[in-house]
Amino acid sequence: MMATNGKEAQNGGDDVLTDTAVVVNGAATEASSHSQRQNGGPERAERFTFTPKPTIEDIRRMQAEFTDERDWNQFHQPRNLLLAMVGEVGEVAELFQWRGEVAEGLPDWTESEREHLAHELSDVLIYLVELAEKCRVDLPQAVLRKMALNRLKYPASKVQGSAKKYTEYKD
Ligand SMILES: Nc1ccn([C@H]2C[C@H](O)[C@@H](COP(=O)(O)OP(=O)(O)OP(=O)(O)O)O2)c(=O)n1
Repeated sequence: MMATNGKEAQNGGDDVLTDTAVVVNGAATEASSHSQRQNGGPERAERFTFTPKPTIEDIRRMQAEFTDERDWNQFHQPRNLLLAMVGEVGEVAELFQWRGEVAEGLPDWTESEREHLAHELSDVLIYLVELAEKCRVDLPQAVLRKMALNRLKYPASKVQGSAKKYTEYKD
């Protein structure tokens, strides 16, 4: 179980709630029907939460300022950003390689390894957000649309406890 960041949720009431989890004071309590997991494990009492800032739009704006200040827009076309993002994904993968399965919360990682991971994940996000901007994809809205589609494709009642792809369901 991943450690909490110790902060109260500060979502300002604008959460987009899913059908499986409700965020209450920084913890996620799952619907009672989900209280026993498939493997009989205990209910997930607390879930790690992010701080609400910066928003995705904040990140887009900060990266735009960063590139403008350096006259780097000339290099930041979609394909270059895609390649840069994939390179950073590779750097994330490098941190996990040869370690075998890693438990949620990374209990065996040092603080320095965790910070390194935080940097590499941030690089991926920064390039992803800029790629979306340069492709004129409004990422926050696109995520909402995609999650709605995901819920339709994978109704909780149908796929409960199964990791099968939607194409494998016969019904
Ligand atoms: N042309 C560039 C170069 C860097 N960056 C920004 C976005 C990323 O957040 C970060 C990437 O920097 P590096 O390419 O130096 O990669 P790392 O920070 O991962 O360094 P290293 O590859 O040494 O781990 O800097 C950018 O926007 N445009």
